[in-house]
Amino acid sequence: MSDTLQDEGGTSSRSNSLKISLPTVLCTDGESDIPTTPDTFVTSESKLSLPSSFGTPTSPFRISSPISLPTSPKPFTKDFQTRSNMSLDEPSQPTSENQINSMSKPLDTGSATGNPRNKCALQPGHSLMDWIRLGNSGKDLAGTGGRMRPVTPAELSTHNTLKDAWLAIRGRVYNITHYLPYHPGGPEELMRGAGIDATELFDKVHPWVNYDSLLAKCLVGPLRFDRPDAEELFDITNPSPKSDRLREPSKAQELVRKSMENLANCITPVRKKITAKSEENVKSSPPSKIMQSLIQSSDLPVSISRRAGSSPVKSVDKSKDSPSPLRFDWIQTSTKLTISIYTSPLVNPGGSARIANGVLFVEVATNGWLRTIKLIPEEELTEPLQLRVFSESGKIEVIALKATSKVWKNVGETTYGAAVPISSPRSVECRVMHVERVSHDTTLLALCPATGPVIVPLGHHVRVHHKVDDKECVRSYTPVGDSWDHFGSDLSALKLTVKRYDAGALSPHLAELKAGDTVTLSGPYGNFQLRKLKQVKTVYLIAAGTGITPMLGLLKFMLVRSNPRCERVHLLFFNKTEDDILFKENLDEISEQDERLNTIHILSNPSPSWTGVEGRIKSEILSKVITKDSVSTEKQHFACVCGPTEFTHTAVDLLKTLGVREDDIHAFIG
Ligand code: HEM
Repeated sequence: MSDTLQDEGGTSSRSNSLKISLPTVLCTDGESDIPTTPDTFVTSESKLSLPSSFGTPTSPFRISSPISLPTSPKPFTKDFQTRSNMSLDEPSQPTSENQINSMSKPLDTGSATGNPRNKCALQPGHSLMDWIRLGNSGKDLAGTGGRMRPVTPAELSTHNTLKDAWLAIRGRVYNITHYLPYHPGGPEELMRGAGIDATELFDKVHPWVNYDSLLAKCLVGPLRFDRPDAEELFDITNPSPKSDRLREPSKAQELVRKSMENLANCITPVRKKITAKSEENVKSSPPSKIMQSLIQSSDLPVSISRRAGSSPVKSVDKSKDSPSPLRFDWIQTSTKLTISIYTSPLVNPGGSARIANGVLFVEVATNGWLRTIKLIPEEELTEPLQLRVFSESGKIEVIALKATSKVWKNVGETTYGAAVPISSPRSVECRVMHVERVSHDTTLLALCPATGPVIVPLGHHVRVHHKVDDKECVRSYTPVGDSWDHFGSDLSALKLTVKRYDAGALSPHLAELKAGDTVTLSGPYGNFQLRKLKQVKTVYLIAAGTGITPMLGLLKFMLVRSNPRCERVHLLFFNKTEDDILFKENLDEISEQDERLNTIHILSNPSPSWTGVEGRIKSEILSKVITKDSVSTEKQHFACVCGPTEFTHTAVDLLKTLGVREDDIHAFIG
């Protein structure tokens, strides 16, 4: 949220106490009210990717597969049975029907790899490079929020539509939904494998294709072939005589048998489980020669990610509230090292990463505790580092560049520091990297912390400090994630939305900042608890003016989360005029692509041509989406409010009148 909320004529608000008292103002310019007591928490900004394709890759080039072919290519035969339950005529997603039509035309030129078979013309922006770029964009291609989980054949079989397609190869289940328009053989061909164990089909067509690298980011988890659902195996609902059922293996039994065969034939190298010799050291087995040459010949991620180690319990304070041990694993390409650190689901971690004297330090903050992981890498790592958090699973990912392009045998030596309570927020000097206008009076600043990337937990904010006439001015801002601007994805920047108030002491200065200038930030602050959304399926986001900023991260989180899947996000966005609506294009685009987002713009002073809702916050407007009935039927709901103080008070009172419990409301104040 930005953070100076005067549009609706009030003073700004932030914090979630429902009893709102005006906090001490460190610098009075009418911009915002800043509470003086900092919360004990460290940093973060959720970088969840949108379901919509902001920043869709646009490269028109089609690059031939990097995959090595056998010297004598196999002839292609279309001798597989077509799956009758496959619905290619289903309503399409961003990529779908029209693309399928245009993509399924075979090219006369034959395969770029020398294979006599026909490939399909891919849409511009769907080359191999575009696919790799999408994989590196941070988008959750597996749709699992960054966490792997086992999948039963029964569950697999339900993911068989263009909008939601999974397939299994050699005991691993991949979400291929996003890959469909990138598949050189066309989406229809790929859909033949959707919902099933497609190993045999895949091997018949192109056994040489390096699917596990191409789909590394789409991995959902192992196919749990050893524990099929009893109903599936014995088809309880099928009234056929028992003897028949015994003779004819059911579809699920067939799936299980195939999966076991495939697993036995699995060519993916099995690696030893890594056990740390001492509590500090984490070593791993080297990649095979084949794997090494594969990694070196391309910059595709390789499937050598593994559980590398976990923080020893003994180094952690064992008091009642101390955090559970951290676990981490790693994956490499020839140029990059990615370290994944696992906290707990919905713990909403913050953190930071930096390289000092060749050592990589990662700080992880959860529930008032700070833990540091120190990695002395096997070889030199260089900046810039990238850091992102998957809020649903609590996974933190650090991406570092290798100084020399090479495959490492081990990750290096890892040490876990003891958990220490966080006593105060940190300050950090930041360089302005980009400045972008987002409305007539509002600017978006991309700030790069000097020490390395920082993550502010979802729903938390930072403060900008600046001296004006020797008086320190402080203002609060909630960073917005990527994809709300045109800077492109930058996982090392904090992006703040600054509204200019001409009579303000700080905002005119911030609005004048240029690339290369510096500002001091402190944080993080806030008491938003993500775990309150654990079972929530419907959220009401009520924002005024720059109060939209905390809502942006939340709405992305809700739309991306998978367990439980969110059913509805209602965003009621109050502004004065059409020109004041921030991020309107982005919000419209998301609403268009994801019907679960219902955005209602409400203007208090619209132009005569405005056909939308008019007015200020009142019961009649809120009851467009929230009624006593809906609140009692949609039990798993939650409401968030952010705007000027008066607006926030009114919204909270109205919500309560409409039957929303105080426990199910969070007001951002501060
Ligand atoms: C299991 C169902 C699948 C079917 C029926 C299928 C079918 C096809 C067909 C007909 C082609 C075009 C013929 C050609 O190679 O020139 C093709 C090409 C290709 N497919 Fe698939 N495919 C499937 C799964 C996959 C998967 C899971 C991947 C991996 C991500 C994949 C990656 C590719 C690649 C990279 C090519 C180009 C190969 C080359 O350069 O020769 N396919 N596929």
